[in-house]
Amino acid sequence: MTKEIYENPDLKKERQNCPFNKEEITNFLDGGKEKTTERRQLETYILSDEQLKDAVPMEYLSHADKYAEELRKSCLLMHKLADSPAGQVQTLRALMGAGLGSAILKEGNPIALHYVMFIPALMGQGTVEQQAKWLEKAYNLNIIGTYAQTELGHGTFLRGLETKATYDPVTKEFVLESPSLTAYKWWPGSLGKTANYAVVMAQLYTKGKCEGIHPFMVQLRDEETHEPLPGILVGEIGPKLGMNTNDNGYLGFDKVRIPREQLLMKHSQVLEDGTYVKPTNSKLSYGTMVFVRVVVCQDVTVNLRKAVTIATRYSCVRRQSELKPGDREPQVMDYQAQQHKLLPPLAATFGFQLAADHLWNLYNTANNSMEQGDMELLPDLHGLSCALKALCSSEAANFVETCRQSCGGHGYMSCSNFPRIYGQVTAAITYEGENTVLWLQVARYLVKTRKEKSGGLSVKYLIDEEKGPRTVDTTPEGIVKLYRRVAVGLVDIAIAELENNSRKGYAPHDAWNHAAVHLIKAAQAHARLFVVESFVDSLKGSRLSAPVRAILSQLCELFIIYWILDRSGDFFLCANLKKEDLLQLNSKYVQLLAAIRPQAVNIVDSFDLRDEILGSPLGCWDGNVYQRLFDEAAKSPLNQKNVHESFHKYLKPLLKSNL
Ligand SMILES: CCCCCCCCCC/C=C\CCCCCCC/C=C/C(=O)SCCNC(=O)CCNC(=O)[C@H](O)C(C)(C)COP(=O)(O)OP(=O)(O)OC[C@H]1O[C@@H](n2cnc3c(N)ncnc32)[C@H](O)[C@@H]1OP(=O)(O)O
Ligand SMILES: Cc1cc2nc3c(=O)[nH]c(=O)nc-3n(C[C@H](O)[C@H](O)[C@H](O)COP(=O)(O)OP(=O)(O)OC[C@H]3O[C@@H](n4cnc5c(N)ncnc54)[C@H](O)[C@@H]3O)c2cc1C
Repeated sequence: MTKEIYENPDLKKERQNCPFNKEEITNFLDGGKEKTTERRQLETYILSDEQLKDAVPMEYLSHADKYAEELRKSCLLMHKLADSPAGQVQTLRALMGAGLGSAILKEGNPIALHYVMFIPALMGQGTVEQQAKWLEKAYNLNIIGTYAQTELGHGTFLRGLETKATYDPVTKEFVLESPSLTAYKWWPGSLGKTANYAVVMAQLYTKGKCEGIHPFMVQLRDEETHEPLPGILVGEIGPKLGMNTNDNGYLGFDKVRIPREQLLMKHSQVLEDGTYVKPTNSKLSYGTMVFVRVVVCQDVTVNLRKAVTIATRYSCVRRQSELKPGDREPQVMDYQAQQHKLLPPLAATFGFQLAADHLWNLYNTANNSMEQGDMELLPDLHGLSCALKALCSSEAANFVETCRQSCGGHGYMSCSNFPRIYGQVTAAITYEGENTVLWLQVARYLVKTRKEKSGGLSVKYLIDEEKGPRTVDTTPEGIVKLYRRVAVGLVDIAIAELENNSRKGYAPHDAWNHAAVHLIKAAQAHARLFVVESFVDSLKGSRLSAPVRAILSQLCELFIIYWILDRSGDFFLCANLKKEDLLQLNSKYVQLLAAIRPQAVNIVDSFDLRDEILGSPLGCWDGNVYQRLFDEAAKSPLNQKNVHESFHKYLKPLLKSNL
């Protein structure tokens, strides 16, 4: 006899008569049918392993037990790599990120940094010989590494880092030192307890001169006992808002000597006699950060997809209040206000992914040409990776919080998974370059391009002036033009502000600081333009069936109008937008909300996120929300006895004390 599978009747209804093929959207997002099959096989392989399941929810464990339990699972996952039905790199990508990996390791993978930064740093910064020496060991997990750059005193301002690596030509060694408390490395993931090696960024001194920060391969712990090596002071920094099993750590050096060959010398070298050989570009040592900025755009998008799926399904199960007097309470998704909360983030997941895909392609192209010594694409890659990392992470964090709020009280439960998702996404605002600082880097590139009339592909629009009449056209292509005008206009306003500040007598750095608000706005408009263009162009260029194209086009239109309505001042200021245009866009926006609403569940279904990945009773496929919330509550240690022992210790004496 087949067991009947429960499906909440409201969700069942939402799924009836879907006008498009959900599987086609799934394939589109995965990058092809075969990729979908591969991903599903991998998910089944990993998620069917009983040893990877939690005995109790992580929330109820102590800080140390959480770490130990997640490390156990993380190591088990590594043992499964060899038999994975997907390729090794594909499996690692899935396990380190916000998708499959988060179903097992809910607050971060203790060995993530090894794959996300340590191996990429070895590949990007090490010579062929150095890679031969360490890469295989790293791939085989004979050593586990991290990336130690940030210090207690400095994260953003890399030239201010204090860790010193002084070359001693007599012994042909570098001497590593932390000259002050603020010189201690502080934050590197996996550093606290997991890693035994690190790529350490330190100021290189040779022949009495500081040559700036460089990467060094440093052993931190004994390979057998895991005890810190002499002169290495290492530990964990304590609980954080999220990502609590990423054992972020601190690290100090007390005159630790390492051989000269442990300077990663792909781009710059120190010869035996101490002669320094410069890199072709001084920013090449920042390459590992560029890689992570690129992958973070993809990662926050997956997190956003999870949040939107949870909130959308829940909003179709949840019935509350009265819409039409006397009628049954409506699904909260039927309130226009709820659609306004959830459909823009739903649409954003597509825009962000398509933009992140473009960035990933640029990364690969630029990297290939840099391997051949051609640095031409580096400024564009830096500009775009900063812009998209900052935009996707900050927008995703706001959207995730909106999704949480859209679930009312139940969204505040730990088990809703919103706190963890938010913890992950909001961290991305800070790590790998704090967003404000990245916006200012983008602005620097935009101003330079506009003034010097030279720059890469992503900023070409700042050089080529728009031709023809500047009318307002509200087709998607017309809207892209409006975004372009805003992006150009805001750069011009920022430049005018800089010039104005100079006329007032400010020195260049002060003129820059006093124009920061305008510069950041310009950088944000540039990033938005890139996402909007990617969304519109990708749909134009893709081979999609008419029904799928129709729903994705509606999402695209909704999203690009949403941002205009959100920042209409910029469009009035720079794009000739008139009151009538805005009113027209407003009514189009609400029409689109109504048009997309009936398909919201079908669209999130097409993300094909398994319940284990969503990790939330609110977002499960079957919509059995209330039963699942009860089941979660039953797991609370406070519910294991009717009367907790603390009653006898504290409450009863108080009750009897006649205060
Ligand atoms: C086996 C493989 C398996 C692969 C598995 C991968 C799995 C991936 C999936 C999982 C995805 C995600 C998982 C998430 C895990 C998260 C882990 C998070 C870990 C976090 C790590 C960190 O945070 S590391 C520390 C990061 N720190 C920073 O980012 C510091 C920020 N500061 C800076 O970058 C710089 O200081 C700053 C840019 C602010 C300025 O630098 P400065 O030296 O002061 O430079 P200036 O003098 O201002 O010069 C500016 C000129 O240099 C150009 N420039 C600056 N930076 C760069 C660069 N990076 N590249 C190129 N060019 C650069 C700039 O444009 C200026 O040029 P100009 O011509 O003079 O104008
Ligand atoms: C979860 C997490 C994981 C991390 N993992 C790692 C890791 O693995 N390895 C590693 O090395 N580091 C890691 N970091 C550190 C991270 O890279 C830094 O925290 C980040 O680069 C910001 O630097 P900061 O903390 O010094 O902030 P600060 O630079 O001190 O920022 C404080 C404030 O000052 C502002 N500010 C700073 N400079 C400027 C400026 N020039 N103009 C305008 N405003 C400015 C910022 O916008 C911010 O508002 C991690 C951090 C987190 C949160």
